[in-house]
Amino acid sequence: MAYLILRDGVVFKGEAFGAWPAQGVRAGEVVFNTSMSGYQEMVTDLSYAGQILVLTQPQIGNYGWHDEESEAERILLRGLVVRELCGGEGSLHADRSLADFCSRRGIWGLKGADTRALTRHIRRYGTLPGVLAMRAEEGLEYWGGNLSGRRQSGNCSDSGSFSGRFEGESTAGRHWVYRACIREAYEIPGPGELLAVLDFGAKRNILRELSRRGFRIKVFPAWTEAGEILDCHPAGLVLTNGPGDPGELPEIVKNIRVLLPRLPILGICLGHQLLALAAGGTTYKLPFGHRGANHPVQDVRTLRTTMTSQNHGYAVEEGSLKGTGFQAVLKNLNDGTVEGMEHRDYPIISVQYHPEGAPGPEENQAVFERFAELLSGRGHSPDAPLPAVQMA
Ligand SMILES: NC(=O)CC[C@H](N)C(=O)O
Repeated sequence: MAYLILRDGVVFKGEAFGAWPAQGVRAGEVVFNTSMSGYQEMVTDLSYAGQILVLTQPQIGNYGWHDEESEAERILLRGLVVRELCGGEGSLHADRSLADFCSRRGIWGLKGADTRALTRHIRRYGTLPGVLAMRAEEGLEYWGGNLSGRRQSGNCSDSGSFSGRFEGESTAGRHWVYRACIREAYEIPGPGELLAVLDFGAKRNILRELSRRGFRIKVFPAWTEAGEILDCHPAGLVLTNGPGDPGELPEIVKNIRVLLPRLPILGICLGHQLLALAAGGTTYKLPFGHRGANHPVQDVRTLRTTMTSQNHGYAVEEGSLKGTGFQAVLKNLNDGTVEGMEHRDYPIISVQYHPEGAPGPEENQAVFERFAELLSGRGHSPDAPLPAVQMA
């Protein structure tokens, strides 16, 4: 037996798979994803750094593991909770099984857990931290021993320390982004114009989508200064997805603020949130996030709706965009939250969802097409004045 003990004292039991040590506990923010497929892409998506991921699809592992389909090399997921773990024997071309990958790469897995009850619990009370442990008592001890009467109700405010920062750390600069991103800049050759990508823990599929359109790409670590990026004279900039709370990245926000008036920009997920912050807007934590592959998003101008792949726990506060030059042009039809922005004066667009999401839906490729159009319509303008934005 192995256990997931939520911070409110609720215990879920199952069996261990993957890379458990003989003893000890491992903590993370517990989140759920409702996608029917794509477990490999989720396990390797660095936006889940520091989190324990619960998959609602009841059979996981059935098509095996295909090494070249991972979204990143580094693995920062804390744990994986599934109902039924399947071996993937039926997949002829698989390189290995999901369980094998978890064992090799340090992921603590829990199988046979009641993922439906767990998901309903998170939906009801909000995202909260939990620990994986072989002995339930060890987990309860981690949360301070006697937990009776400590059950929380719908309050997720103090789970932020697990999503934004390294476990046990609270100093600035120890944000998960700095662990998730690449260490040194590198280039991906291509016949077309140069694009700069600021990497916060990028999914490979974002780079693939850009490469597919012919761009030459230079990928920079999250801490790269604006001047270094501008010195390369890129035609545009892409801000990637990444883990944690966007509100805990003031240095990066300051840097993006310098780049705002100077380059065409595409922001994806964390990149979108950081653009809003750089322009003077605010972000907030959602009760239990959006993680799944069928989130309906509507363009408020055309009323056109598409299905999108999503993985985020924070969102841009729509009211805070007043006076920033950004307009919320896309909305989530489930809860009305901001799903995309466009800037009034600058060639900048952003989406909260994943247009590159693989496995699909594939109907949001227009985001990349629109960005390519913006690049051809307006180029690099290094001498543009700084915008008059009010910083919070
Ligand atoms: N996929 C992402 O980029 C996630 C962004 C951010 N970490 C959030 O949870 O909202």
